[in-house]
Amino acid sequence: MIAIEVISKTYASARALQQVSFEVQKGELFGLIGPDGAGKTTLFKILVTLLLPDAGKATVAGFDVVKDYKMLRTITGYMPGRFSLYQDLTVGENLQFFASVFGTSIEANYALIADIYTQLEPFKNRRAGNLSGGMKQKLALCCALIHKPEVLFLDEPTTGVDAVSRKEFWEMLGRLKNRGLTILVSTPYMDEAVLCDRIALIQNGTILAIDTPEGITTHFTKPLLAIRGADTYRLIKDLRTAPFTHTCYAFGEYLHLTLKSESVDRTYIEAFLQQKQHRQIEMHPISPTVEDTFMSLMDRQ
Ligand SMILES: Nc1ncnc2c1ncn2[C@@H]1O[C@H](COP(=O)(O)OP(=O)(O)OP(=O)(O)O)[C@@H](O)[C@H]1O
Repeated sequence: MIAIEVISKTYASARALQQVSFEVQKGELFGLIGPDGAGKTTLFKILVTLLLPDAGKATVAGFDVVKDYKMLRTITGYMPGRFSLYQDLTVGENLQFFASVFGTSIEANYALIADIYTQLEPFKNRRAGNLSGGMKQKLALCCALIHKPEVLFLDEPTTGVDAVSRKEFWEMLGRLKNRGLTILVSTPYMDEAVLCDRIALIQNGTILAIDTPEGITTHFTKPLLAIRGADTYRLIKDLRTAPFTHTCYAFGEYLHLTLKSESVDRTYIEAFLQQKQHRQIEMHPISPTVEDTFMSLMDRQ
């Protein structure tokens, strides 16, 4: 449904995308996962015909993003990261406006948004600017859906939204996928990756890996330990300079430690930490998460 072939884009001084290629199948919920500045927005803008690539080619539903831009705009829905709503218009007026731009009406496509819009209905006459972050996000999604697109592009829809609204939003995406929509969604939150059918990890305009969320962790090949102790700050400092350490990052209440070699055993690490007078050390082997995999692939670049 979406085919991206060796797309590159450079702004005046920044190389935003470097030979990016991947495909999204019809009906797939595909996640583009990467930190700020990775190139996600640039790729979305190219795919929704708002920006021209310097090189490469992309099609959506068989339509070329450069040559067929007019046709393409009628079959795609786009929720940009910021500023997609008119803050001075009410909830109802925003929706009415987006419907009229596409020559349709709220009533004609109500079935598609009903599930989301019922939550907004009590605030129908409130200005968009006065809605909470979660409600703004739901309204923006309704506006992107009102012309019944085949493909939905959602650029960081959950950034800055509370945890409950994030969860609700992903449940809504699941229901839209079940209706047959193809969805490309970007996020900097690694925990959202597991909710996608497949993901692409992106960093500095380059795709690091593409796979299912479970499959992507097989790209992580080093032994991995979770460690915590009484003094986290000193622990991370000592572990980062230890002779056996490959990498050491903070993950919630634990540190994730990768070792240079499989032959380093836990008693050796414990002895090292005891000698540095660390107390209450707790250590166990763990399976890598998407975030661990991202860090290790970034490291290899
Ligand atoms: N209009 C622009 N002019 C110059 N550089 C730009 C422009 N837009 C983006 N960039 C640069 O291109 C790179 C990719 O930016 P992009 O916005 O696509 O990343 P992103 O993954 O969406 O991150 P963010 O969440 O911060 O928007 C960054 O280095 C950014 O500073």
